[in-house]
Amino acid sequence: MSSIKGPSTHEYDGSNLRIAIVHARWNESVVDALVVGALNKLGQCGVKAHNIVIQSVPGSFELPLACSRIIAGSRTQNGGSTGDLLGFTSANTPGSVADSPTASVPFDAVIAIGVLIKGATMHFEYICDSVSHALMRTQLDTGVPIIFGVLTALNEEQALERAGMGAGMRHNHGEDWGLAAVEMATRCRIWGQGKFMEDAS
Ligand SMILES: Nc1c(NC[C@H](O)[C@H](O)[C@H](O)CO)[nH]c(=O)[nH]c1=O
Ligand SMILES: CC(=O)[C@@H](O)COP(=O)(O)O
Repeated sequence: MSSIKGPSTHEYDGSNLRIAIVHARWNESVVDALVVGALNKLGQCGVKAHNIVIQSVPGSFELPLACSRIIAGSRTQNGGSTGDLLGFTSANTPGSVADSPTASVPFDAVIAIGVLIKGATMHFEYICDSVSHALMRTQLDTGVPIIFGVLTALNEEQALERAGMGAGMRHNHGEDWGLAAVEMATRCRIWGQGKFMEDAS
C-alpha cells in the first residue's frame, strides 16, 4: 500500500510575490540541497529571481532572530541597508551589503531552512524546541508566513534522505517548502483583503 504521507501538490502563481530564504550554514551540504530544492519550486511557481532574497546565519538557533529582523527591515521606508554594515568594502567581501537603492518591498513569505542532526548531548533537543517555537511566534507576531524548513534528524542518513541525497534518493523537502511559501503568501495576501481563495479541487 502506498504511503498517504506528503504535501499538497496544488500549484500557485508566484509571479508577483517577494520571498526570502534564510538558511543556517551548519551541515551545509544538506542545507544547500534544500535551498536548491526550494528555489527550483519557487521558479516553477513563477517567482522571479529578483524577488528572491537569500541570507544565511551560523546555525539554526539564529534563524528566528534573522527572520524577525529581515521582515522588519523589509517594512522600513528606506529599504534594506545601503553601504556596508561592518566597515568592509563591497564586492564579495564578507559582511558587505549589496546596495538596495529601491524602496523596500515587504516579503510575502520567508522560508527558514536549517539541518539539525542529533549528537551525543541534549543540545539538539533544546535547539529544535526553541527554534520551532520561536519561528511560530515570529510568524504570528509579524503576520508573515514563515515556512518551517528545519530538519530535525536523528542521524545523517535521515537528513540526507530528506534533501533527496540519501541512498534511496528520497524526496527533497525543500520543494515542499517552496510550494508552501507560495501558497501561504498568496492566501495571506487574499485573506488580508478580507477575501477568500477558492480551494483548488
Ligand atoms: N549542532 C547544530 C547546530 N548548532 C549551532 C547552533 O545552531 C548555534 O549556531 C550555536 O549554538 C550558536 O548560537 N546548528 C545547526 O543548524 N545544526 C546542528 O546540527
Ligand atoms: C544539534 C547539535 O547541536 C548537535 O549536533 C551537537 O552535537 P553534540 O550534542 O554531540 O554536542
